[in-house]
This record gives sequence, structure tokens and C-alpha cells, in this order.
Amino acid sequence: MTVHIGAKPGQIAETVLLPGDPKRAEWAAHSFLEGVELVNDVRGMLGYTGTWNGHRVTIHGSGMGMSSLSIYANELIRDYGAKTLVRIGSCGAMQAHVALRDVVIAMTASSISTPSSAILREVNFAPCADWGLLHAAVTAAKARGVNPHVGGIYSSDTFYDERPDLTEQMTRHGTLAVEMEAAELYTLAARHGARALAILTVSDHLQTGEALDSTARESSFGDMVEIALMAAFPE
Ligand SMILES: O=P(O)(O)O[C@H]1O[C@H](CO)[C@@H](O)[C@H]1O
Ligand SMILES: O=c1cc[nH]c(=O)[nH]1
Repeated sequence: MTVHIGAKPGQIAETVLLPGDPKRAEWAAHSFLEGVELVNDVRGMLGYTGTWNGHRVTIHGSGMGMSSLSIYANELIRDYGAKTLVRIGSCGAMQAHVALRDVVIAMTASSISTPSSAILREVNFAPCADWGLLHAAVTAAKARGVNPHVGGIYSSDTFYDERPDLTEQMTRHGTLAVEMEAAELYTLAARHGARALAILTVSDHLQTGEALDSTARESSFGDMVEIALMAAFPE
């Protein structure tokens, strides 16, 4: 047990899918895994372990924002031995050619700062996805008939952003979408020798103002979960 995860040693798999929303962890575990066991509910942050095609997988909420993700990713990697961490999140599209329900795979994630900035100090570290996972996710998406957008995203510290100039600059520099966790996940994985990837589904659009309702969000997230599992365990 750790401060924030009640699982016993051995109850967390080496491969962990990390949605921000603990309820998405519950839904994905029961929809895609077999032999599902609840392994954490400390603070309502649900984590489940089961199998997918015979492979052990944990699906565990990360909470919203890099500070929350940092707590769970640190404990999962350092205390439970997680080696592959795939974020399965929602995001806001920043480009006209990225549409609602599209899948975005983050090659890299820009940020203003992350919880790791204090360690990295003057270095503008470039957090990047694990190449093997990224390649496998693109292959998996295409095999499912999904054409993902692959490129840079922005990991924001705020959901209610009051810097339209910043959004404008990120958009101008080709950033595909905004979310709130990937930059710190990639940085922590790099520090601890783990593999990480963020696969996102577009839930709203910054340019058009369109947004999925909560039911549509759930039904649109299935592709993302399957792509994450196929990328973690390629044939
Ligand atoms: O849907 P999740 O995975 O929570 O991801 C996005 O949604 C939350 C904001 O609503 C932030 O956590 C952001 O990164
Ligand atoms: O962080 C997020 C997630 C979805 N949509 C946004 O605009 N921001």
C-alpha cells in the first residue's frame, strides 16, 4: 500500500492505462477486461486489474491535472513496478482539421510548467512519447479504421484558460489539442525508465465551441481504449 493507492503488492499490472476520470477507469475495465478486480478506491480514485487477451492490465484514474497525475504515476512506477503507462484522456481540439471524436496521439507535450520543472530548473525539457508505443498505437488505430492525428499537444495547468493569446500561439505552432496531464507523464516515465504514451479523444473544440455530452463522450472513448490495449500488447 502507498499513501494514495490501497492495492497490495502484486495487484497492479506492469501495464497501466490512465484515464483522468476514475469513472472512466471503471467503465473501461468492465467493458474491455476479463476477471476484473477492484484494486484501489482510496479517495474514490478507482483502479481495476484484469486481463485483456490474456495480458494483465490495470486501469487506474489519474485525476485531473499534472499534480494529481504525478502522485499516481510516481506511486505506480516506483512502488508497484509499472513499466508501461498509457494515458487515455479527453482533449480540446486546437486545429480546424481536428474534429470532435477524432483520436489524437501525442508525440510530445508542451507546457508552461510541470511538477518536474523544479527539478529541471533552467532546462526546457522536451517530454516525448515512447517510440515503440507510439508506432504500435498508430498501427493499431489504422487496423481499426481510425485515422489518428499524431503530433504535439499542450498540457495546460488550467481548464478555464484566460490566456487567449497563448491558445493563439499554440494553435499557430501546429499544436493539435489541449489536455492537462501528458507532459508530466512523459517526464516521469523518462526519469524512471518507463514507457509512456497519451492517446486522446476530442471531446470539445476550441475553435467551434462544439462539445460532446457525457453519453457521447463514453461511447466515443471505446476506440481509444482498444488502441491503447493493442499498442501495449502488439501481436
Ligand atoms: O478526460 P481526462 O482524462 O480527465 O482529461 C481531460 O479532462 C480533464 C478536464 O476536463 C483533464 O484531466 C483533461 O486532461
Ligand atoms: O483539458 C481539456 C480537456 C478537454 N477539453 C479542453 O478544452 N481541455
